[in-house]
Amino acid sequence: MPTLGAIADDFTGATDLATMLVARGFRTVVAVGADAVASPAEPDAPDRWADADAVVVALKSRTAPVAQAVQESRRALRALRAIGCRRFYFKYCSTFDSTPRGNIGPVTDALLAETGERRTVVVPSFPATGRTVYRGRLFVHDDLLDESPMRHHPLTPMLDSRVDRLLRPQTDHPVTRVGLDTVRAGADRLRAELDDEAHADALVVVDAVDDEDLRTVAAATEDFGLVTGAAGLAAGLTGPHPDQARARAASRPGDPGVVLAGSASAATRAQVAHALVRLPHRRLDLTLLRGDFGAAVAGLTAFVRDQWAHDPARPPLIYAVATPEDVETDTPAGAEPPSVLVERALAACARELVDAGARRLLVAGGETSGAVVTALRARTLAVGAPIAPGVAWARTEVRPSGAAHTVDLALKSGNFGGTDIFTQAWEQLV
Ligand SMILES: Nc1ncnc2c1ncn2[C@@H]1O[C@H](COP(=O)(O)OP(=O)(O)O)[C@@H](O)[C@H]1O
Ligand SMILES: O=C(O)[C@@H](O)C(=O)COP(=O)(O)O
Repeated sequence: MPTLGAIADDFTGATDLATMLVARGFRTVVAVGADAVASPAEPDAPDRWADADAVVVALKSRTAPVAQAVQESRRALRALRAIGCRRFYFKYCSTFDSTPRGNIGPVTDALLAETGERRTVVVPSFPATGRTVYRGRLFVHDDLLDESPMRHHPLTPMLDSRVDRLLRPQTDHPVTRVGLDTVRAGADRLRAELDDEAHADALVVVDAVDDEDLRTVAAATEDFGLVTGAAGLAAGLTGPHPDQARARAASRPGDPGVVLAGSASAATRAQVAHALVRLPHRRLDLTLLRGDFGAAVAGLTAFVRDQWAHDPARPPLIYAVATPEDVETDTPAGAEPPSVLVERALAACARELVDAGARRLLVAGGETSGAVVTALRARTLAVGAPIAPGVAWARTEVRPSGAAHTVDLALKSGNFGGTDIFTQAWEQLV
């Protein structure tokens, strides 16, 4: 029976957290949306989770309208509670991706109300991927968040690095801070601080610079009904099954594969540049897609199928952005926003390519991953071999157009992974 229930605001975030939980000894399943956990049509749902210690619900709520993000997160929490979860973890991005209206604050407020808790911690730190919080400022490697490439994110440009200042306009709770000195004084000292009246109803931004700090934060909050943060905080949790096996790969070397990159992030652009001289590739042409969407997608998938026939060992790359100039910020009159068009196009490619035989898919970008996984109609994902910090293969059954296929899927956060991940990830599929 699962006791830990997590709600992730995007799909890469869900597999990121699940990968960490698996490594920490939790038998973990990613459920795609609240209905994959428990729907009224499945009264026996709790039994299906008997072998899981943790369930992570993947939502596509990071950039959804506030009311929708709140409603979906609440539903997810209720579904998790219905299958036995008693502790909850709200997973958002390690670069605190959000806008002044939300959704991190409103969702946290709603989950606090739902759990009956008064306060929680806010811990975006994830040192394994270079995200640290010191004196309340979020760093991305050597840069403050607002001086990092996240400044230019197409959907959630991050223009401040003070976590409390980012959060305050988003929440009805007071936002307070606890510094590194208190964390380094140990779990008992930190617990005493968090119990202080000053933080009684607060969202408490806690400094953490390395994994030991995160272990201290996790120890000090073990009786909290709700914690919030990036996947780093899970480094401090310990599950009951340290020697569990990860899911085995569904596909074999040589099975058709494809890389679908909708992310415009700096790391993904470097990965695209690396792959452009090593893999067959096509860039999405937004003008063609706006003209005749079906024909444009058919052209892309025909290209991929030709490449499979020619050299099955080299998974083709379909990508949206190679340079920052490729990002379209304006929406032509009467047309859908470019970001939506790109997500829809990559989702359509994924659907057609799985029908055509793709059994290994590497998807870059959180929103993009949400669109692809939803289009493939996956319900659950089982974490498999790790690829890089925060990125792993997952085995999943998909039904893009009725028939079920088991595929290997890697959902890569825009900013995660080494430069060669599009060519090297396949080697971990064993
Ligand atoms: N050429 C483009 N113009 C505008 N938006 C784009 C373009 N290419 C991709 N996008 C959008 O940028 C967003 C990238 O977000 P996401 O997939 O979450 O990547 P990341 O993980 O880097 O944040 C997606 O909504 C995607 O559709
Ligand atoms: O915490 C993180 O950085 C990731 O798990 C994450 O949320 C990634 O989001 P995207 O960059 O939008 O993929």
